[in-house]
Parts: sequence; C-alpha cells; structure tokens
Amino acid sequence: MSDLLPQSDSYDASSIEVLEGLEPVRKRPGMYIGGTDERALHHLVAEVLDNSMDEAVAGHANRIEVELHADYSITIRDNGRGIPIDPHPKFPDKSALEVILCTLHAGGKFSGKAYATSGGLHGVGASVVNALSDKLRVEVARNRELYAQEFSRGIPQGPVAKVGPAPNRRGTTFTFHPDAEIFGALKFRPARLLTMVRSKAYLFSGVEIRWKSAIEDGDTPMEATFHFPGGLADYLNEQLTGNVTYSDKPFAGKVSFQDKFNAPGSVEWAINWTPVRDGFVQSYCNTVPTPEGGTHEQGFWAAVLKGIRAYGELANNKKAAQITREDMAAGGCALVSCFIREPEFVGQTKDRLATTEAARMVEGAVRDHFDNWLAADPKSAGAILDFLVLRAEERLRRRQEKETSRKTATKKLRLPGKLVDCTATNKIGTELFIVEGDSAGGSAKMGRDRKTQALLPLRGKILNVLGAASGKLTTNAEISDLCQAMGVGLGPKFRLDDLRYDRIIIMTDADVDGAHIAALLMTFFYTQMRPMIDAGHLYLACPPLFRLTQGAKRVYALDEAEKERLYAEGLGGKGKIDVSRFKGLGEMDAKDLKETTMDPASRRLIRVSVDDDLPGETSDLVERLMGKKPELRFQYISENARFVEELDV
Ligand SMILES: Nc1ncnc2c1ncn2[C@@H]1O[C@H](COP(=O)(O)OP(=O)(O)OP(=O)(O)O)[C@@H](O)[C@H]1O
Ligand SMILES: [Mg+2]
Ligand SMILES: [Mg+2]
Repeated sequence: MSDLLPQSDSYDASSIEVLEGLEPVRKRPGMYIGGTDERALHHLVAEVLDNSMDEAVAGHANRIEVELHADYSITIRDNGRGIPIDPHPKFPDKSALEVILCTLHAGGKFSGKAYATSGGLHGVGASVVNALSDKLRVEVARNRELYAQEFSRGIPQGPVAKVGPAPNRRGTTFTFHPDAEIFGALKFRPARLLTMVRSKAYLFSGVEIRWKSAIEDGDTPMEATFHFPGGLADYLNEQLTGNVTYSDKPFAGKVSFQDKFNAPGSVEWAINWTPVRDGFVQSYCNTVPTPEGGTHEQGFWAAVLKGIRAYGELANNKKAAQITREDMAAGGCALVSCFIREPEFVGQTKDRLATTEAARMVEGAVRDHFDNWLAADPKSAGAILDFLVLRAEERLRRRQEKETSRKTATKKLRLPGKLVDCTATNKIGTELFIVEGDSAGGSAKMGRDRKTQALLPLRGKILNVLGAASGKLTTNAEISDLCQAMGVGLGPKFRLDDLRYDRIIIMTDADVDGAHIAALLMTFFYTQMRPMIDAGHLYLACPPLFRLTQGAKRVYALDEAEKERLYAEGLGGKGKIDVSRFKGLGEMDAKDLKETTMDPASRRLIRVSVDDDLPGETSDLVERLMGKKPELRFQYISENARFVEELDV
C-alpha cells in the first residue's frame, strides 16, 4: 500500500529541528503562557509577581511594588534576597541570574531547600517573560551592591554588571515591555493588573503591595497601598458588600498542617451563602490562582458538604442527606487558598491543582472547624441548612419532571391510540405528520414510509390557543394527545431533548379551512413550544391544489399561478389537458399524496421560522394569522416568506 503514496525526498534528518535556548517559547508561546491574547499578556506579570510573592511567603520579603509606566512597560520590585548573581557552578562563565533568565527549567524551587511552599516550581516563568519581552532589565540589590543586566527577546545585551552601591537596599527588580511581535497591539489593562495585585495582598497578609500607574483606566486608582491583615474573610466580605447573606460573618479560618513528608502546609478559607446571586469559588495554591479548581477545592467542598449533612442529621432534618455539592455551590460564595510544598499544576499557567494529597489535607483541616462553627451559631446554621435543603428539593423535582416526561417518550407509555407511529428507534430523520381529518389519515397511512413517518390525525379544529387560558390547554383532549405523541410538555415544561421526532410537519388541506387549522397549530407551537421552532423542527407540508392530466402525463400545481403556467406551457403530451382541483387531502389517493406531499424525494416543505429581526412584528403576525378574515391568513401562509421560509428538503 505504501508504494502507492508519493514519497517525499525532503523529509530526512535535516527536517528535524531542535529549538535552542528560548526559541521554543517564541515559537509556541501558547505552551508556556496559554496563548497570545490579553489573558496571556497579563500572565507575564503574574509570573514575575509570583516570584516576588514566593520570596515573601518564604519570609524573605515584606514589600512588593508594582508600577505601570506610560509606555506600558511595567516594574515589579521586591525587598527579598535578590536573585543570585555569582557565577553558576555548571556554567562558570555565566551568572546565576543569566542562567535563570535564559534557560528553561532553571530555578531554586525544585528541592524545597530555598523555598518551602512556592507558586513557582517549573523554573520556567522568568525565562518565559524574558523570551516574550522586547526589553527586560533586571536589577539585583545584594551585598550592598546594585547589579543589573538587560535583555531583548531573551538575548543578553551584555553581562551582568555592577551599577552602583546599594547600602540600604536589597531585593529584585524586573522591568519589562511585552514584545509586539508576539502580542501585537495588546496593552496591559490597569484595572486587570490592580485586581491581580490586590488579591495577592489578601492571600498573604505578611506582605504590603504598593501600586502605581501612569495610565488612567476608569476609576482604577493611580496609586494605592494594599495590606490586608484580615485575609480572606475580609476579601469575601468585600466581594459580598451589598448582598444579603445567611450569616453575618463568613465561615472563615486558617489551619496549618503537615503533609506526609512532614513538610509544612496550610489552608485558609472563607465562605458565606446568599440567596441573591449565583455562588462562586476562587481558589489559589501558593497564591497562584487556580480558575479551574482542583484537589484543594474538592477537599474544601467535601468538608463543607459532610459538615452540613451531619448538622442536618443532628437537627433531625432528614432532607439534609439529599444535599449535593452542586446545591452547596449554588449561592455559596467561597475563597480557598492553600500553601503546600511542591504543588503539581496542570500546565504552566497553573489553572488547576493536581496534587492528590491536597484534597485530604484540606478536607481534614476544614472539617472540624465547620462543625464547630455551625454548632456555635444555630441561627445562621439553620438558615443555611434550610436554604440548601430547598435547593436540593428543587433540583430533585426538576429531575423527576424530566424523568417522567422521558418515560412517556421512550417507553411509549400512554401514547395516544390514534397515533400511527413509525418503527425507527432512532429519532434522527423521523417525522410526525399532523394531519387534518380521518379521511386524509387513510391515504397518508398508505402513502407514508412506515419506518420514518408517523401520523397523528386531528379531529376538527383545535381551540384557538391565543385567547385560551392555560388551564384550558392542559385539559383539551386534542392537545394532550398531541403533546403525548410528541413526547413533550407545554410552555415552561417543554424540553427540546424530549421531542420524539426530528420534524413535526403540519399537513392540512390546501384550502381556507386547512390554512386556518395550520395557523392555529403554528400559533400554538409558537406560544407553547417556541424552542422547537427556533431549532428548526417545525414544517408545513405543501399539498397541491390542482392536478393536470394529459393522456398518461400527470403533474400537480401548488396554486393557481402554477396551474396557469403549466397549462400554458403544456405537459408535452397529446390531446386535451384535464385540470382537477383537489377539495382536500382526502380526495387524493395514497400515490398522489405520497408523491406530492410526503415523499422526501419529490415533495416540497416549508420550514416555519420566526424572524427575530422584526421586533414586535411577530406577535402582530400571529394576530394576523389568527385574525377575523381567513382568506388573509391563507394568503399569508402561501405568500409571505418572512414568517415562513421556503425550503426544499
Ligand atoms: N524575585 C525573586 N527573588 C529571588 N529569587 C528569584 C526571584 N525571581 C526569580 N527568582 C529565582 O529564579 C528562579 C527561576 O524563576 P522562574 O520564575 O523562572 O521559575 P520558578 O519560579 O522556579 O518556577 P515557575 O516556572 O513555576 O515560575 C526561581 O526559582 C528563584 O530561585
Ligand atoms: Mg516563577
Ligand atoms: Mg527560568
């Protein structure tokens, strides 16, 4: 087989490239910062800030400054130990600083010796920022001296050099400008940076962060200092200001623990419940935000869930056992921040924590405290429990509703007796013809494709739903037959998933009465099963009005105009052309009906759609369809292409 494929001479060893140094970062930024969009751009700041935070959390720095300059470059400074500038043992002619900035996987956080619990762990962050900046300058104040080195797109612009004395200073300063070759015209957004900086201060109360911006952005302050000894509890209260909560004070705390290697770790949390907004959870590990959650979040929710269930049992509330994590999270607003050694994240942007241990450690740390908190404040605890039980009941009711409606759909319980169902078990490609009158049902029954086409004859006119109270709808026999056949409920109970057929086709006589019935049905579907129309499942069949015969030749005309045209053009046969007008579907034999109206190969269908570009007009159209003059309605259906769009299927 392979002989048949053209061989390419050019694919040999020379086509295998090895990217050196920081080239891979510039070639595939997505792998390192998750893309080249605004989020990725701001992630550069997060990498540098995280390094300073690591230094602070390790107890070596207590002040960080972040300054956005007018040219959209940014400076991040800490008063930590300063990145080492002495020659690196492995590369004697390079400083450790240069190795860190120009080599992937160079760092001091692999062993846990220089840092206990750090956000950094890959030895990649600083070098990635360097690779993606057209200008980057690092200053290190160490041993009373100030050193500096500059880079462009990852390449040193000279060796690290002493640039002066620094008698009262220590720490690291990064100033960089993102490369437009990578990020295009994207610029830092002060508001976004400020949010990041503030949350860091909340996450570690041992640090003071100073913010300064030369660029205005709404009411974002140009200068501010953040220091939050109250930690996450304050952070949560601030985020919930103005919202009613079930407890005056959030359930919050901070606990230290030891992991199985006896390494120190800790978790801090705050949670409160509110009925007025959706819940949220923001989690962090070693001050790195984990928007996709992970094991620390899992452990936290497990503790809270078990706690509330146990409390419910104690309070003799049997329904508390039904509460799930999903109910907990609805209306539950939570912050979770843990510090652990050697965390494992998914990806360099660290969106999710993967350390399995964290789940158990966090759960263990939070659980007892939650039990105590609930017991100490029965008023809040009772309110939260009631709220969660209500959520659980609501969820269960929704599920049961869905289950019963599916049962009618799939197990064909209580299908109406007059439904002539199709045999296909898969709903794709199936059609339900809603036909007018029993006689039409006869021809349609013989002309249908038994496998995919089902029939539901409707007797007489169904009531005018536009004026009907909804109570009347549910008790109307025709309508309940229709709903059962389709497998769906009315109005808010309608679920598109439950629809038993792919297409619902209204097939009525091509006369005024037929048009009236079609209009009634369309109005009914429009008001009660709108999603079905929006998803394109509702159709009108187009039975012909005339049959023209000339000898053995036989053609159909949909309307007067088509009849005239065909008559004038002739049928190509010999002799006189006979024209007969169908008075109704019942007049057509099975063959005629099949060929003209039902057989997908030769029929015409109109798909019913609602034109949303015409606000206000739809209901007006519905009124018109339902208006007093039936002729108008008929005209409308056959001619107006705005509400109904023609489609050959
Ligand atoms: N502000 C700083 N103060 C002291 N040392 C720093 C500072 N910034 C970086 N370093 C040193 O440089 C090393 C490399 O930093 P880099 O951000 O590249 O990797 P990392 O932080 O170890 O891991 P990650 O890739 O997960 O961020 C760090 O491990 C640390 O030893
Ligand atoms: Mg780092
Ligand atoms: Mg590095």
